[in-house]
Amino acid sequence: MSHQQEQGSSPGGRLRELLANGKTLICPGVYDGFSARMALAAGFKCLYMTGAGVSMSRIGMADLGLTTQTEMVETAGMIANIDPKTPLIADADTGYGTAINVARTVERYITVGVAGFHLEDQVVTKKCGHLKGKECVNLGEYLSRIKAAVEVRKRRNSDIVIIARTDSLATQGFDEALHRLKAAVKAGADVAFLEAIKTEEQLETYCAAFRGTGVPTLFNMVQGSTVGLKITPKQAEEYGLGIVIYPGLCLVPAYLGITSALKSLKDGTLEESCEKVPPQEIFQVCGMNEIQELDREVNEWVQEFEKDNE
Ligand SMILES: C[C@](O)(C(=O)O)[C@H](CC(=O)O)C(=O)O
Repeated sequence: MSHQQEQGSSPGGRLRELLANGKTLICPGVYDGFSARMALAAGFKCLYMTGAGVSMSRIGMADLGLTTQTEMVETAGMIANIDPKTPLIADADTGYGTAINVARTVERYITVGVAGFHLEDQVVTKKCGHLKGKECVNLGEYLSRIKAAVEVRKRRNSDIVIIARTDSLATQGFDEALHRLKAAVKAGADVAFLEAIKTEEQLETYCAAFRGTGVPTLFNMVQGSTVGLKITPKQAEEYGLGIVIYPGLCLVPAYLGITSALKSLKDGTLEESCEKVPPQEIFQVCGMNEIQELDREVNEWVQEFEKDNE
């Protein structure tokens, strides 16, 4: 009997198809299996794995460059494979070292089924792009990271989407940031990501610089940011942005909801809203029916087999 492989394009190919349709791709930030399951249940076509979220949920630490390549790859692989048809864009931070570390990160992201990732020019001891006091590497070092990613993609015959992020707007100014993104595209990056845009004028100049070039632009919508510009999904469409990521979309409600439930219990009461959700409901969001169905089928098959071979 032949083993039938799942048909369809690669994760990178599916992301490329979504980008080619010209509409802004809206990607909610997820950081663990549960938030990813909820985003999939809500019907999103593409997910974004926020490094800040992984840092906080997986190691309980702020977004200060503390997560390791291993932790990021494991989390990305788990999320990407919950529903392999839905592409995952994963944060790759600085690539976790020099060009050769970047190469290994990209190789591992390809292996675990990540569709696209962003790579930035902050120093390895990086921090969230919306915090003060960032530092960036020089252009040459940044390009060595991008080029390493491009080389691995080529050698692995992969179509993973490489998103070049620059944080240099905060350190070297707007012109240098745009210059870096253009250089990264020349090195082979597919998408431009200008981090922590402050004004509508900057956003328009950034979008105009890539309009008509076939290079989609990414906007990072950090809700609650005290640094960055905020835009609506409708505005994103009008600017012609290729991708908008929402890193805090699940994190902040989790923070607020959990903190509130904890406070209630501390005060000796129970939050009423928790009564509205039976355990079955959240288990179903997390694949309970499918896995039980598989279990049933396996058991039926074994029973049939045993009967036939008595
Ligand atoms: C996009 C980002 O890299 C992330 O980890 O999601 C962060 C978001 C955040 O910290 O809120 C960023 O540096 O902007």
